[in-house]
Amino acid sequence: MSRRQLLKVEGLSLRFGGLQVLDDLSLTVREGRIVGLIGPNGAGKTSCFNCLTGIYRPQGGRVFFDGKDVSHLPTHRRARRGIARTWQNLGVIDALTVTENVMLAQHQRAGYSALAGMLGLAGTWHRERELRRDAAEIIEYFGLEDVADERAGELPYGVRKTCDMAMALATDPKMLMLDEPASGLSPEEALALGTTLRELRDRLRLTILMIEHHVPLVADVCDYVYVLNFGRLLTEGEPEAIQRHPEVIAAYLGGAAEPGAGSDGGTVPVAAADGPPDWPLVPEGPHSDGRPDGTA
Ligand SMILES: Nc1ncnc2c1ncn2[C@@H]1O[C@H](COP(=O)(O)OP(=O)(O)OP(=O)(O)O)[C@@H](O)[C@H]1O
Repeated sequence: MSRRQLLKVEGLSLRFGGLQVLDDLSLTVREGRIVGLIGPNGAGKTSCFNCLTGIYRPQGGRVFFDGKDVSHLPTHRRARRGIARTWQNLGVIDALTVTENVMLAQHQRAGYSALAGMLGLAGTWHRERELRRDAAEIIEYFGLEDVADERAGELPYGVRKTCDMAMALATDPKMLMLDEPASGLSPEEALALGTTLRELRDRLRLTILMIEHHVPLVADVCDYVYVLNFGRLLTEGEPEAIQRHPEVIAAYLGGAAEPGAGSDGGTVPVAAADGPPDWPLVPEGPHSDGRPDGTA
């Protein structure tokens, strides 16, 4: 029996001036699946996330979430419907402790502002205690209890990333959108992340859509993968098939994968006679926004 579609994107088109960032992009995320969104730098992955969360207003296309058209909803109303995301550059507030960051995220569903909660205003006390208990559970779930009272800004990058994910989970989402969760992590941390993601899917039945350059992680955890190139869908499928797809390899190696240039349309497959190369899909050089490189 096929699973329910939680997210359905139809014909998304986004332009900035003369730049076509997304071009008639359609994709589906089924409930309880981990779906990867991959593609070379500048392919339009983060822009796609920004359209799904309502930060960018695409010129064309529709977004359906949980059976409803959310295309015209602002970001906070999409979040209330159960879409949570993490950020490439971290959504944590450095000056707050890990617990405070998680509680801040929880206030999205608390029914009053974080400030009212911190000030202990009338009616918030009981709920605030519940939130603190929930926050402690989430913090423990992510193994952050030893640093719960430390300021996020003083913690190593990998720990702050985990905090960012704990914050996204604290909003009690139906779908978690992760933007490069493995970037800047050590190989061991990336491995542990894979275990956490599978657990979130298998134990909490969470649906996950993630942008990721770290191919071992994508191959390890994703049930299905969409590949973007020049804002268009290059191909889609299970990770195993995607890894061997000549156009995908060509696109990542800076080959001839212009839109429409399929394997039967003139693209020279990069795969050598002795099989496809290892995936060199971690982008080289620092990212333009200064975040660390992906981890090989
Ligand atoms: N607000 C914006 N204004 C103008 N151009 C933008 C804007 N946001 C994104 N772009 C452009 O859209 C294109 C796609 O960018 P995007 O960040 O979505 O790619 P990406 O696949 O996420 O890349 P990366 O893997 O490097 O993060 C790029 O050419 C980028 O410069």
